[in-house]
This record gives sequence, structure tokens and C-alpha cells, in this order.
Amino acid sequence: MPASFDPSALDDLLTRIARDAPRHFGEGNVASYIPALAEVVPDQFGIAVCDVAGRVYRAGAADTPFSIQSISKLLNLIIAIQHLDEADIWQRVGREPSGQAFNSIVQLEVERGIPRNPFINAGALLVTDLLVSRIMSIHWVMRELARRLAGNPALAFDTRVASSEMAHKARNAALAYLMKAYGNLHGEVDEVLDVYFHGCALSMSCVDVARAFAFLANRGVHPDDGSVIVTPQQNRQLNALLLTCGLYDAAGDFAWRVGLPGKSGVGGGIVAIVPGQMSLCVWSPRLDSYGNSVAGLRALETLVEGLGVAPLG
Ligand SMILES: NC(=O)CC[C@H](N)C(=O)O
Repeated sequence: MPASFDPSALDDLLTRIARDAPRHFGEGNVASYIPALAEVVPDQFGIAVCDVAGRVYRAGAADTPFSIQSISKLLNLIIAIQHLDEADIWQRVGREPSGQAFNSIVQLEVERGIPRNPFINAGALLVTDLLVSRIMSIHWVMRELARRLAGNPALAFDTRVASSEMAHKARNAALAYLMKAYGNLHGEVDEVLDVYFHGCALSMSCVDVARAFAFLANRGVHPDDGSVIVTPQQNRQLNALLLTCGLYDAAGDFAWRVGLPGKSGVGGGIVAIVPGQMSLCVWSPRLDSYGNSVAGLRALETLVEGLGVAPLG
């Protein structure tokens, strides 16, 4: 953080952003293809920051839990690189931006069942397949990691959301079956989907998410207890992947507007990393056509400008 920036200035900035957020209420729509998500009150906004000393700053509905959805793809990848041989991961999933919608099928056929990256649905399903085949009780490992990273032992799955996704699984099932047909996905499709949907259905607040991913701003070391979550090299690689692929086919626009590694989810949450300084989380349920939070994106633009952070120069 620039020396001129003090904690009370950050509190003021967050308060101002939360106060201005309702200007964007009404823009975009909540995700309705998952019926349980369509029931969320659309016009809500929360924002939280966790710095590399573990200090948390918050405004608006920063403590209200929401469905993390695709932010769970980051958790899954972290578990995979913690537990598996990385060569096994990267021969089955790529590391390139897809330029396609998060749930697109077209590219997956052209590229013979190898998903472009772990942050689109096909890639996350593939990573989940790897986890299911190598780790016992993977649901609980995911929940445990989220609890530990966020320092919140009460974090839970929203089982209504998980069941709703399973009841409307057709598109994700199609992605998984296509990968199975190409011999890239090995497990039972419904088992893989069940684990993937549970990850998406983790309920976390902005404060939980900001705390959980602050280690990505801290060279892989958890700010609270100094534990090593990933190596410095893995940390740099995760941030690189977040910058290039974290917002699907809007990753370029996000890099242009915000200029940080980030990951969004159709629950309306977005996490972003300021390397060496802090993690940021915004949440507001109405989404643009790419599946990214409208008010959340606006808030991140204002926050980055207000903080004067510019890791890309
Ligand atoms: N972009 C997202 O957040 C998508 C996650 C959602 N559970 C899905 O599979 O479609």
C-alpha cells in the first residue's frame, strides 16, 4: 500500500464505495439458470479487504454469506496443486484463456476434450475428477480448506443450492460426458458433478473470501498463522492464471478495467488480488452477460483507482 495510505482512509474509501453502490442496483440480472440462486435478493452489496498483515476492512453487507459459485474453482485448483503431481494436472487441462463463455461446449469438442483452463466449467470439472479419484471425502477436504483459509469454522454448504444445481445439471453433465467420451474424465459423471456443485454451493461472505485468499497476495503464506499454502512459484502461477482466465471471456476487459488477478462467480462475488498488498472481495448479485457482477466490477474499478494500486504499471 502506498505510504500515504492509512487504515482510516481505506475505511472511508470502502464506506464511500458501499454508499455509491446502489447507483448500479437494477443493472443486470441475477443468475436464474440455477433456480435457487434466482431467489436471492438482487440489490445487495458488500465489500471487504484483507491486507497481508491479516487486517480486515469492510463496508456494506460484507458479512452476508453468498454462494461462491465459480470462486470455488480456485479452491479446487489449490487443493489439486497441494496434493497431486502437477504434471498430471497440466496434461489434462490447459492454461490458456478460452475467449468463450464459462459453460461453452464448442471449444471442448474442437480441442478433443481438453479444457482450455481450470477456471471455466469444463476445466473445473476436470480438476474435480482428479480430486475425486485421488482424495477420500473430497467434499469435506474442500469445506475444511475454506474454513481454515477464512478462519471461520462455521462455513457451510448451502445444500439447497447444490441440489438445485444437480436438478438442472444438463449443461455441466454434457461437458463432463464429452470429456469422458474423449477419455479425459475418468470418474462417474454424477459423482464429479456432486462434488463440483457442492464447492459452488459453499456460502461465504466478502470477509470470508477476502481472508481466505489473502495468502495469494502474500507469496503463498497465510497472513494469520504463517503457514505455507502454496510455494512462491505456485502462487505466482495461480495469480497469472487468475489474471488471464479468471473472468472467462471478460478476462481481457477485467485486466483493462481493474488490472488485477481475479475470479468471479455467478453468485455475484468477485475476488481480486493486489500482489504484495491485499486481497479484495466484492459481492452484488446482479450479473452482466458474461456472468460477472455489475456493481461488483464498478466497485473494484473505484477501489483500485482510490487505492492507487497498479501492479501492471
Ligand atoms: N460462473 C459460475 O459461477 C458458474 C458456476 C455454476 N455452478 C455452473 O456450473 O454453471
